[in-house]
This record gives sequence, C-alpha cells and structure tokens, in this order.
Amino acid sequence: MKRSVFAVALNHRSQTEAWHDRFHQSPYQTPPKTPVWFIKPRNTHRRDGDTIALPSRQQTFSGGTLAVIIGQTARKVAAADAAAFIQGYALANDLSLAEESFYRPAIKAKCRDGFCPIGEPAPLKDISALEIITEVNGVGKQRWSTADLHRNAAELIAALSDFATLQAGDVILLGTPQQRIEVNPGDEVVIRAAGLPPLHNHFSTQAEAQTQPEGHATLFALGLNYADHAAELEFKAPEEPLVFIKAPNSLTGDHCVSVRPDNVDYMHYEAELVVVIGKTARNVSRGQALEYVEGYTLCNDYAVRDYLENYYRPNLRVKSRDTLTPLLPAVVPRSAIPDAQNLQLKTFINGELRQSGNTRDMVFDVPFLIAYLSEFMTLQPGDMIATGTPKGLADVNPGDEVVVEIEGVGRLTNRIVSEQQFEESLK
Ligand SMILES: O=C(O)C[C@H](/C=C/C(=O)C(=O)O)C(=O)O
Ligand SMILES: [Mg+2]
Repeated sequence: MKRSVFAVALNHRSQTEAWHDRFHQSPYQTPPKTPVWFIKPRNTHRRDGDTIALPSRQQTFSGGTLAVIIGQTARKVAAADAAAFIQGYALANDLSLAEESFYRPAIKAKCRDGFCPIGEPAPLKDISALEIITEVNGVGKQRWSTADLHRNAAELIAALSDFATLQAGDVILLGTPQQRIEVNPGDEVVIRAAGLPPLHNHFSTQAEAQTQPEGHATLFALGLNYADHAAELEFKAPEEPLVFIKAPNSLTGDHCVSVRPDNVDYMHYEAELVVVIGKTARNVSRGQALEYVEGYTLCNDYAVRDYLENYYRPNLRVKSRDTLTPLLPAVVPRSAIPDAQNLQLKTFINGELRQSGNTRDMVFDVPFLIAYLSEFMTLQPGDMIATGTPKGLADVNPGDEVVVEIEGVGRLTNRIVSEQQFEESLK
C-alpha cells in the first residue's frame, strides 16, 4: 500500500513544558504556533513482529504512540467533520535518537531504517483519554494518556489537510511524551492500548533488509546547498547537509498549476536538479555512489516563506503544500549526463531570466549526498534527491508563467494560480 506516514512533534504537554524556556530563546524565539510536522519515510516502515536493527554506538529511544488511519481523501477537512475521514487506529513506535534540537528537520534522528513500526488497525470509538503503554522485556516502562495531547486526531487532520491532501491509508502519528524509554539490542518491546492489537518488535544489531518498501518513494530536499543562496537568506553555508523531506501530495507535473495561498507576502520558486535512485543503496561510498543513480530530472521546490517557523525548518506547511513541487516526469539516464556537477540551472518568469546558477556550486555534491543518506537510511529505486537551489529567488503571483530549465536535463513549465482560481477549477 502506497501511504504517507506523517507525525507531529511537541504535541504532548510534557514536551512543551520541558522545553518552555528554550523555546523563548534563540533560534526558536517563540513556542510553535502550528503543528510541528515530520514524515516517517518508507525505509522506516515495519510491521508487528518485525525485528528492528538498532544503530551501533548511539542511544535509540522508543516512542509508543497512537496512529490515526485516513479512510478517504481528505482535503481542507474541518475538525468537526474529521471523524468521517478516519478508518481506524493502530499502535506505532516513533523510534528516535535523542532529540537535541527542534530547529532543523531531524532526519538522522527519526528516519533511520525501521524507525516506524506500525501495528494492525482496529476501529475505536473514543480515543480522548486512551492510555498508551510501553513494555520492555515484559516490564511496564511507560504509560501516557492521549488526554495530555495539545491537539487531538481531528484537529491534526484539519491542520494537515488544510495544505496537504490526505489519501486513504495515510497515517498520522499523534505524538509522544517528553520521557523516552531507551531500547537496546536484545530487547522485546510491546506497545499496548485497550481495544488495539499490540505492537511487538524485537530489537537487534542486525535485521533482515526491508524487502518490498510499501510507502511512496521518498523525495529528499536540501536546504542551503548553494552558498550564494544561503547568503541571500542570510545564513552561512551548512557544515552538514540540511535535509528535509517533501510529501508526495505536493508533487505535480509539467504544464500544471501551482497554487499561491491567498493573503501571503512571499512565495518563491527554486530551480533544482533532482537525482533519481536506480538501485537499493545502503552504506554506499562516495566513490561508488553514482552507480546507484538511475538518472536526473528537475523540480521547482516552491516555498511560502510566510509560513516558516523555526521548528523543523523548513516546515511541511512551507514546503509540502499541494501543487508546490512541480517535477518533470521524464528522467534523463545517467549515461546521458557525463558530469551532473557542471549543469546550468535557469528560471524564467514570464519569459524573463530571473535565476541562473550552476550545479558545480553545490556545497554537497550528488555522490556526497547519496553516501551521507545511505549511511543511515536504505535508499530505494525511485527515491529522489532535490539538490537545492542557487541564488536569485523572487516572489511569484497568480498569472505568472514559471519555467525552470536545466542544461541537458529538461524544461519544466508551470503557471501560478490563486487559491480562488484553483477552487473554481475543482468545481
Ligand atoms: O528559509 C528557510 O528555512 C527555507 C530554506 C530552504 C531552502 C531550500 O529549499 C533550498 O536551499 O533549496 C532553508 O532550509 O533554510
Ligand atoms: Mg529547495
């Protein structure tokens, strides 16, 4: 089943209480105003009974939580109507390394292979005060109640579906408390809650590789991977890749429309080279990395800066909005691109050249990015890496024609429409 697994951080009162002072200081300045979304990509998905390999020399923490399963397409659903879009619930384990910061997306902490087992679903009538229990080797280690969540399932469905259309089978994990239970190789962990099948996983130093990944291909994206773009946003170039994940609902194609939300001040384009993975990659060296590339395409990684918050920045509400990732469907085979690190990128707005750069200016090149990600995640055929954008951003408005062009790869055209125009087109 192709499904997306969304999760929300800082949704438990104990977390916001524990971080209260920090969230009034730099880089956060103020507590989060909207849900702090993240994605558990398909390499993390496992089932009840699966063995999960733990990273060596790093503490891993269990995150027993409740998953809500979407039963039908949900777009801009009001909380009061959300129950009709819920197919059922399941237990899940949002496994994580220690959460040292909520400023940038925690891909290395939360998206490692096997870090999101999800149990069998069941209907539940009332989850307003459901107790989630975690047992390690038969001993109860944690018990928390959904009554202590800031936002309930209906509120989260409303918040997410406001900018990201959800499909049947998609999942939202409702959050975890501040206290996390460490898991170690040899442990048997069971997550329990009344009325739901338990979720039981064995933890080891080794586990069988994931055979058939179920979820959507993962679309990774890089923040500030061109120093000149970092500078125009008044950031320094990063010392480690700033990776975030874009949700599949944001994807659209060539000659399609992209929706500029009403009442925003700044939505900008981002011409980006996209690498398409061609074979399963895990612990791949930089020298071998290009052997795992099927080919290249290009995307426009639009951003609505009005919605930026300093929590998992850039947050999904900025980067994973419906229609805001136009992607050229045709993949140019690797053999046709002798040097992907020397390609001109251009963006034209209504025929005028507004952005121009070259992939030689990437901070982290394609082989580095594949080696970096495959060190802690298994990359599968079809996974993609949008490699960042050079300087030259500008606001776009309804009626604008935006053309992104990358030398030897292709040309991607799309038109900006207003929310009102888009809603009209759906009628
Ligand atoms: O200003 C932000 O937080 C967004 C920015 C995103 C950058 C890109 O998508 C890119 O460089 O291509 C960031 O991550 O800092
Ligand atoms: Mg980008």
